[in-house]
Amino acid sequence: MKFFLDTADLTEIEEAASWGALAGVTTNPTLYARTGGKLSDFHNHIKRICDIVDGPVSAESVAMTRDEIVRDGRELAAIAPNVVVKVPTMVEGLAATRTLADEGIPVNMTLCFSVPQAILAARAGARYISPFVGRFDDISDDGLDQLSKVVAAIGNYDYSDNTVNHEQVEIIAASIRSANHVTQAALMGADIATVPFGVLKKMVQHPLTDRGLDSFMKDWEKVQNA
Ligand SMILES: O=P(O)(O)OC[C@H]1O[C@](O)(CO)[C@@H](O)[C@@H]1O
Repeated sequence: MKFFLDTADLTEIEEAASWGALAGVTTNPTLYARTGGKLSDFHNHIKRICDIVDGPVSAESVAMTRDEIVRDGRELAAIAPNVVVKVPTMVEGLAATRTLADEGIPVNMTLCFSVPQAILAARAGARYISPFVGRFDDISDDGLDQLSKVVAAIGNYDYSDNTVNHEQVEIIAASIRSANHVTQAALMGADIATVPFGVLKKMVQHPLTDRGLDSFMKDWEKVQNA
């Protein structure tokens, strides 16, 4: 499994990248708004992220028609070679994804909540598909169960005949709220988990690691004083 950081915060991205395990970043309009950034600085901001991260950086189109999404997508893709255009899973989004994929521009289809949506995204040439986990939990449904269905259904077939460079479509477990979401996503075979920085920090922690470290340090002190 690969990890993407789900944020537009440059400090968090720099910190997570320095840990050596980061494979990419996903942003969305909400995450960019949270940085306090202006519309006029959006492309520069994505460029800064692309300079920090050696891997795919998803930047979302907020357009609603296929022509506008394609225009947006082309502009976003021109920012840096590692930009992936994020497109919502809807009719206009599917049509735009087909055009962008045919032009060699990788697309991450987002706001995916069902197996049929995921299959259509894969057929339209999406390079990544982002089924949401936490937002199902928010409405008292089981997000992990929904994710497992998408992972299984997409894994049953080969979609590489219609993706950019014939690369395999990858499933990004999105809307991740806990380290357990990551564990379960990895067990079911999701390719990538995109996690907020708070979850990434929790992933590295374990009380037994802390306790073990503490006793090693105390014993090492005894060695030094012997
Ligand atoms: O439900 P949340 O925590 O807002 O997460 C939304 C998800 O949508 C995305 O835009 C999907 O790629 C991710 O950035 C994020 O994981």
